[in-house]
Amino acid sequence: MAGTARVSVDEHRADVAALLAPLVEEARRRARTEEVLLADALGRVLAGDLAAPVAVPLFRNSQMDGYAVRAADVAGASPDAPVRLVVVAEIPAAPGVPTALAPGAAARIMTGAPVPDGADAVVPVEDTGTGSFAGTAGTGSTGGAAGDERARGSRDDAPGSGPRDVVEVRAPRAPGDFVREAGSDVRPGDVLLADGTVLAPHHLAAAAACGVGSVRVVARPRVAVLSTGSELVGPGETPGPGQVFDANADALGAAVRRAGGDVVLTARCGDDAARFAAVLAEAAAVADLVVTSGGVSQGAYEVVKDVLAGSGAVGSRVVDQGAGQEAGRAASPVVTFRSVAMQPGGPQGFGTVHGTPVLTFPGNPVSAQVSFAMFLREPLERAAGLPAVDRVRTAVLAEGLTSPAGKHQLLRGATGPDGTVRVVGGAGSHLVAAMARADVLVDVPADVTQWDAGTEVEVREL
Ligand SMILES: Nc1nc2c(c(=O)[nH]1)N[C@H]1C(S)=C(S)[C@@H](COP(=O)(O)OP(=O)(O)OC[C@H]3O[C@@H](n4cnc5c(N)ncnc54)[C@H](O)[C@@H]3O)O[C@H]1N2
Ligand code: MOO
Repeated sequence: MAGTARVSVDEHRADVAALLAPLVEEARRRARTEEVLLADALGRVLAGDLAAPVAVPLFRNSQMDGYAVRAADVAGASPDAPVRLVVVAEIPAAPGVPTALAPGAAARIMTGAPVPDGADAVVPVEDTGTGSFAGTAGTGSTGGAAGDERARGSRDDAPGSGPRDVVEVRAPRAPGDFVREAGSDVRPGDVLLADGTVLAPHHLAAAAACGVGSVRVVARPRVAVLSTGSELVGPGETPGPGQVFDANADALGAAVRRAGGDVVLTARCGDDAARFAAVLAEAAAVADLVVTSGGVSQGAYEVVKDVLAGSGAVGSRVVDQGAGQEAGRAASPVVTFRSVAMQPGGPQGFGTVHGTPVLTFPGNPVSAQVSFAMFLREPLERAAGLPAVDRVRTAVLAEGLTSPAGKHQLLRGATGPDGTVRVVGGAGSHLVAAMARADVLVDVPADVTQWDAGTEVEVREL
């Protein structure tokens, strides 16, 4: 962008962060929240502590398949001196309330089934005469009194078994053994999930176990993604002569969603100024942030620049930073176009349209993705209430590289099995297939012209 001042990556990053600061603050204050079904809550940010509405476990239940007993009855049990108890009931994990257990009795019980009043321990079936329930299963109803026909103690022909309806307990048990007390995991009113939790499957399991069907989460920032360029057709369509597939709309949308945003509008706007202005106005009305790609360099059809420069209709004016930086700080709606000292992703614009923040990324697909990774990913995550993630780390180069003097490059790099990184593809910002093989951006400062293999470099995870 001839005649336009160059700003550093850090300066542009700070300006974008300042632009999005109100959205970040809104998320921090939990100003916009929504209730979502548990089934839709994965990855969402919990707004406010979630208190357990009930105890977990809900009721006292068995940790093992075995026999509910009174510990005192089996205190002296051993393989040589088994204790024989009358099996009075069979208690499956099924609806119902079991009958209280009398002294000297046992109830066959399954994992998760309610432990009857009177019982205070469970003897795993492995510690009884039969060693297993195989071939001894009753009809499986809850409760039952002494002598219940369904309560079968053991097979007659099993080695070491006693008569029907009697179990031989071969190991002592203490009170509480293999009994899961109600509320031993969480008590009603306790904080089950803390404010700000990014809901993962195991959080959803805890909520579901408490019977919670929906949760209040931070509302996602609404983002509109607009591709410009009359040469674009959608993936899946048939390109005519001179047309190319739109590699930005879906990919930037995906980047937005991965950063916690909600893509509320996606459009291919062509190069017609009136059409773009209309879509932009609609986007600004429905979104918290508008991201455009293309139309910002020095061509004859730079629709984004043209519209944001020329039209009061979209409530914006353009400031070329080379022409006067002060104007760029004015309070009125303004879009600043500038050149950021990096490649790809040099031509950038930021400002507001009808009060809605707008970022204008360059159209080359690699440039658009690198722009998102460098400037928007983290602020958008903050605006979604997500925790800060530092994606910058060091890595060792697998191969040497050269870089033009005076160019701050963000080359695409692929991490090998040994952890070293090699550059994939060249510097060209159209090399979208090469970018698909990359997992990091390799940061090559402007003063670097050559790095040897083995050099420790800074990389940013994609
Ligand atoms: N004379 C100059 N020419 C260019 C400069 C410059 O400073 N002076 N800057 C170059 C750089 S760097 C970039 S990056 C691009 C930025 O161009 P725009 O943002 O204006 O984008 P377009 O001109 O619309 O397109 C550029 C290129 O990318 C393709 N493109 C655009 N959108 C998409 C899309 N959604 N999917 C796939 N491909 C897309 C487009 O067809 C062009 O090939 O300008 C350089 N030129
Ligand atoms: O800055 Mo452009 O994004 O080189 O490729």
